[in-house]
Amino acid sequence: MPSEITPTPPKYLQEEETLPLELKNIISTLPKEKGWLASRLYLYQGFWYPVRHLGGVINCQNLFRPNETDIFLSTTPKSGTTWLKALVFTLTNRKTHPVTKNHPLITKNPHDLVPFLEIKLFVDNQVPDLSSLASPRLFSTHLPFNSLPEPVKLNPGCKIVYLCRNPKDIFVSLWHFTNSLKPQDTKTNSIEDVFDMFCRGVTLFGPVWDHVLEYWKQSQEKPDRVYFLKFEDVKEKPGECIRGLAGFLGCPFSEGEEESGLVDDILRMCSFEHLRALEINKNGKLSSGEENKAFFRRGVVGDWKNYLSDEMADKIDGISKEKLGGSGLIV
Ligand SMILES: Nc1ncnc2c1ncn2[C@@H]1O[C@H](COP(=O)(O)OS(=O)(=O)O)[C@@H](OP(=O)(O)O)[C@H]1O
Repeated sequence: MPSEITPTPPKYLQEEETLPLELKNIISTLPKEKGWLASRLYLYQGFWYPVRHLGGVINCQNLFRPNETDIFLSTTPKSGTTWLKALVFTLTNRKTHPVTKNHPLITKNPHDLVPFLEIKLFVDNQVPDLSSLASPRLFSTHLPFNSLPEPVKLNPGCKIVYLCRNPKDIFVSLWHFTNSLKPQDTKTNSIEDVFDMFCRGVTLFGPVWDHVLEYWKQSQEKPDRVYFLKFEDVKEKPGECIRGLAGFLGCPFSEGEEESGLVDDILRMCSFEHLRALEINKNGKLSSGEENKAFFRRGVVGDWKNYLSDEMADKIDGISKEKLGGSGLIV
């Protein structure tokens, strides 16, 4: 008889059994709730994390040391992180990697070009060797501003780009994403199963509103350090946004670059349609086990209209008004 082999679950589903004792002790003191994908979410410093990510958060808070020229791409999940990574990688590396058919994005998913601090580099108790990274180093993070490693917050040279998105689209995107990562033999979440959790803030790196607000305030107080973008604006006026971003990052487009049409070339290279159609994004996987195609679903503004009832939409809009009212930020 053939022996039954239990497949190893992808890394994003590996949980408590493999945890170091110190982390087990920490989570034993934290409030917890049922998770969307991982079995539980834990509340740490005001935000919710699956346990494996929480280990990475604490590890990078303890060990990461920034360089003066580091650039951090910050987002709450499903705000357009993959797009932002593609854009900033292409912008800042355009001298070494001109926008041609040999560009790294043709053979690598954006998540493999700009690593997450807490989900990739410092996850699983790792201490990554960052010595060979080219300058400026690019990192991404879903960490809220107040939970960034202290040296990052204190280093006046480090630049942060934040991308936010309408919470209704974030919710719909996250609902699809987490369901797409569920093993085939497990039940998917209905939209009702997770709607209330999202509204209460019990979601990956949520509450979304608190996340956005922390970075919004920083961008108002320190505009030379924190650049705040909206997914919807990048869709509507991509040229203006990417020129602003290039200026903020200290690599504005030269006259020659403008004349050669480089802005449009970069936008085309990083467009949803182009990236989604690449072989690497159709059939590749991240080292943590997620299929690359899970990061490219529809890539539009307002897809929530196809999924949310009027009542659900009003509820999320009400929370946005209540939480962001008076801040000057409209999402
Ligand atoms: N290039 C480009 N342009 C526009 N939109 C894009 C692009 N790449 C990814 N997407 C859409 O972004 C959503 C995924 O969000 P994230 O990249 O933040 O996901 S993650 O946090 O990294 O898991 C997800 O949104 P939805 O389509 O609404 O689900 C992706 O389709």
